[in-house]
Amino acid sequence: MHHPFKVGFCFPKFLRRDKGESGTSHGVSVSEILAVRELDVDSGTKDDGRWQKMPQKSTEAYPYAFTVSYVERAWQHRWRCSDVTFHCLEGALCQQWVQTIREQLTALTSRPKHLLVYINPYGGKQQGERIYEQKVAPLFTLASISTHVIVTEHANHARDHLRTEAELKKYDGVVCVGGDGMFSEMVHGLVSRTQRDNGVDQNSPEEKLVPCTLRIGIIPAGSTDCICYATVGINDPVTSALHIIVGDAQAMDVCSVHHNNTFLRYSVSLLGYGFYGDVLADSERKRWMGPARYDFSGFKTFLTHHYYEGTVSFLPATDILGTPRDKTRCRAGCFICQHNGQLYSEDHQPLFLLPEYKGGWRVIRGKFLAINAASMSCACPRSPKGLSPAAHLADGTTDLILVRKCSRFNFLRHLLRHTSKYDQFDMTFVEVHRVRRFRFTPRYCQSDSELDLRENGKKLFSQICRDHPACSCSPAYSSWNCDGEILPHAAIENLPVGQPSLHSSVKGT
Ligand SMILES: Nc1ncnc2c1ncn2[C@@H]1O[C@H](COP(=O)(O)OP(=O)(O)OP(=O)(O)O)[C@@H](O)[C@H]1O
Ligand SMILES: CCCCCCCCCCCCC/C=C/[C@@H](O)[C@H](CO)NC(C)=O
Ligand SMILES: [Ca+2]
Repeated sequence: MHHPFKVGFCFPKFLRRDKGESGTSHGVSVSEILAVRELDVDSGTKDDGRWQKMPQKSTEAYPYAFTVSYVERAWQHRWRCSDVTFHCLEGALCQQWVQTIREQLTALTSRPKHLLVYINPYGGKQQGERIYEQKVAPLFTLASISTHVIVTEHANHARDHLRTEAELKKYDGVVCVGGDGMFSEMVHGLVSRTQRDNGVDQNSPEEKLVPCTLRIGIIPAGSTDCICYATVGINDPVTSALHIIVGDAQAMDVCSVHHNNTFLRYSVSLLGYGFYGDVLADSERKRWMGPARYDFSGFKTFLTHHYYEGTVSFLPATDILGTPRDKTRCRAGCFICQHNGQLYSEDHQPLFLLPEYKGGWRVIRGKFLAINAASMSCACPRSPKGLSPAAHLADGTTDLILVRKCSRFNFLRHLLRHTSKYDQFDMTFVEVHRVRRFRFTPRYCQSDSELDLRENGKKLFSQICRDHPACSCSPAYSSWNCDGEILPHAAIENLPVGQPSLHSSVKGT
């Protein structure tokens, strides 16, 4: 686009060119400007593929010009980088515009200047490196962001590097190129390092976490990309890169998962036992299939139709606004997150966090096809509304969904409702509770030797079935799917840790 401009059309927040000879006007918010470059009109344009050659007539009338690259909103939450070129008569005036815009951009302190980037070359369709080089790196360069890029060499490489080696002071943020598993590695690396540096014991469920100062960006290149999709609204690498560049941030609830007062893992999206645990356990053996492994294992797990007996205890979140059946959806600047988040503020210690708090726990025993704890909607391309469409990103609560034993047909109806406008909770065998924390104990306790077997990857199915007096076809235990990782224990306690403001935020969401 080409627009002549005259002095006097600069508004506090907008660079604007009033209607002129070309008959067009253009407004760009400074907060959405990515870069500005002077255009060398005489020698033609610097043709880097995005700069356009000016028409001859316009060149004669306005020999000086500059190009502004800015964020343009496209379809379905997508963002794209667009250019607009402004022309003028005087070189000095042109330079003044460029300098002023650069000064305004420098004044935007929330924008990152130095980023540490981890690429998982094996996530999703194994396109992480290509996606970064072709779609993301050019945008970071355009926005004058310097990067240190590490292509991971093994699982937990990024986590361990962040936890022990990375010189975090040099960076304004860390970015992962991969899926939910890579994001989880970032969370574990950063949160663990911050707690260790501040002497916080992660094993203590009651201890408040110290906030991480660095934010995490995700460039989606995984199989589910649920964290990216649920926070940005789409899993699109360019969109995420642009959110990162403009310095967008979104706080997220982080839950910690414990077994016998020992810390197991953090969770930010789904903790699923039964169906989603079994899908993950089966799909891990089929990583070579790429994202299709989830469809294959999902179908297989659906056919097996296993249910699991156990006791779920939970502390309902009674002091908050909102319910899991709300029609409203959590968006950036969500009022409910702001309101409920204040309940966690420094000077307000919620009653339920006090060690002496005993009341309010509810206990449900039963046979469950699935126990899902969604700390956010868990929306993803397979289910654009997610496991719990009304869940909030940063309200300090989790939606606990209990799917009791039912027929295969009814379970299929429930699953299919995740992909349609119909309410997946409006079924007699499904209940959903917004909770502060919960515990699960399987009916049949696991011995240490059984756990050893599980950890060694040996199949317990037949042994457990023999030992399982109630049933000859369903195994006694499922696995917990914790943001796409298998937990080694079936008995767990889960609780949100710290205030939303304390949680690592996600840049690029
Ligand atoms: N270089 C590597 N080699 C092998 N595994 C790796 C490497 N780097 C990271 N990983 C591991 O790969 C696992 C999967 O990665 P990632 O989450 O990026 O993709 P995905 O599982 O396909 O996607 P999603 O989690 O969205 O379903 C993670 O648990 C991560 O720890
Ligand atoms: C037989 C038809 C079934 C259709 C069911 C569609 C429901 C899809 C809901 C998917 C929710 C995914 C939640 C996200 C979990 C991630 O943490 C994890 C790691 O990426 N992914 C999976 C698949 O476990
Ligand atoms: Ca939440």
